[in-house]
Amino acid sequence: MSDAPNGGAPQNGATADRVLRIGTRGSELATTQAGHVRDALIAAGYPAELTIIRTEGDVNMAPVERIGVGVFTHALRDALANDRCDVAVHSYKDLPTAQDERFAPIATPEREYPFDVLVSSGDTPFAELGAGARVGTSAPRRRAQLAALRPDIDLVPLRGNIETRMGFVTSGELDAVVLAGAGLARTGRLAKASQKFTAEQMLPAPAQGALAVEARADDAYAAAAVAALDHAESTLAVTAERRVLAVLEAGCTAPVGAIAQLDGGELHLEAVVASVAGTKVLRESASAVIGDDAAADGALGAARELGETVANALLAGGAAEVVAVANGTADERVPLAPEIPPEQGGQPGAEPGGEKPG
Ligand SMILES: NCc1[nH]cc(CCC(=O)O)c1CC(=O)O
Repeated sequence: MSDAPNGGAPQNGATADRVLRIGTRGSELATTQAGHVRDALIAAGYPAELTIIRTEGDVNMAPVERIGVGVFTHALRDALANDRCDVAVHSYKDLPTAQDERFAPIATPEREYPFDVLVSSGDTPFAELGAGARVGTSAPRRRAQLAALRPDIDLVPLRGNIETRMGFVTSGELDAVVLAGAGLARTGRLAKASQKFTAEQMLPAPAQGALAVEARADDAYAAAAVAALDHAESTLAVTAERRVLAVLEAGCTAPVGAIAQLDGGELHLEAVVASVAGTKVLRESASAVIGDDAAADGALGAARELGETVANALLAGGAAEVVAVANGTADERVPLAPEIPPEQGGQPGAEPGGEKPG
């Protein structure tokens, strides 16, 4: 073998002992997610290991609305493009909707629990929190839907990893926090949820609970490896949901929620756009016939079209204005979270900036 990386490798990039380097952020959630991907790759016959990539969002505690969306995924994609890893694992909901031609088609392993949950002091249900109760979340989508349900609660901006955010409830600083159920489920904490929000109460971020696994477009071996992890039903659902975001030209901090579920050969999509104050709530839904085979030719196109149908119905109801207003009124209050960057006092691998806007 020559000294060049992959020197003498066959066309598809395989070498006899090639180990795929899976790039991941360093948080407990990120490494747990990437660990599942590593195990799945190994099970599919592709040796793999994790490599931690530090991102700007992990060291900068400014609100994500200010430091910009995509800080969590850009650094990982740069590492992948620059051959510092061979595979990148993202929380799908944090990825911009624009396709990135540097990478092979995104693979989506089977999705985890997609809805949001409440973690509250004394396991108090959301409806029974007292007037003025302090509920932590930064995501405009969550703020908007929570404010629509309970205009009398006090929504407190909050970032930080799962442990940090739940810690504000334990310490009594907050009465409750709202988190993605998937984050709790993947780290073995779903039993700590006081309540699971229903689709009627709160729609999740498009692609919440799903992973996006990428490889370089020119690395045929890694691309084939990640393609082996794709779960057709999960891919259909996230395709429909993210199409709504793309048509609305809204980013991952937009007050847009969506869930698509396959049931008896039909893909059902429901989406919401809400003003951050919760005073305007637009909701639309539609279904598309997929048939028995989620991987069939045409299924992805049907999912995309379904997303467009629902997005266009939202636009007809005035969604463009709600999204535009939300973009101009990002919350500037300082989030409740430790100000100490991880290299000065944080635990190794811990990320104060664990909550992206959700
Ligand atoms: N917003 C940041 C983020 N990105 C992915 C998850 C959780 C896992 C997932 O949704 O797949 C979270 C935390 C949260 O929203 O509570």
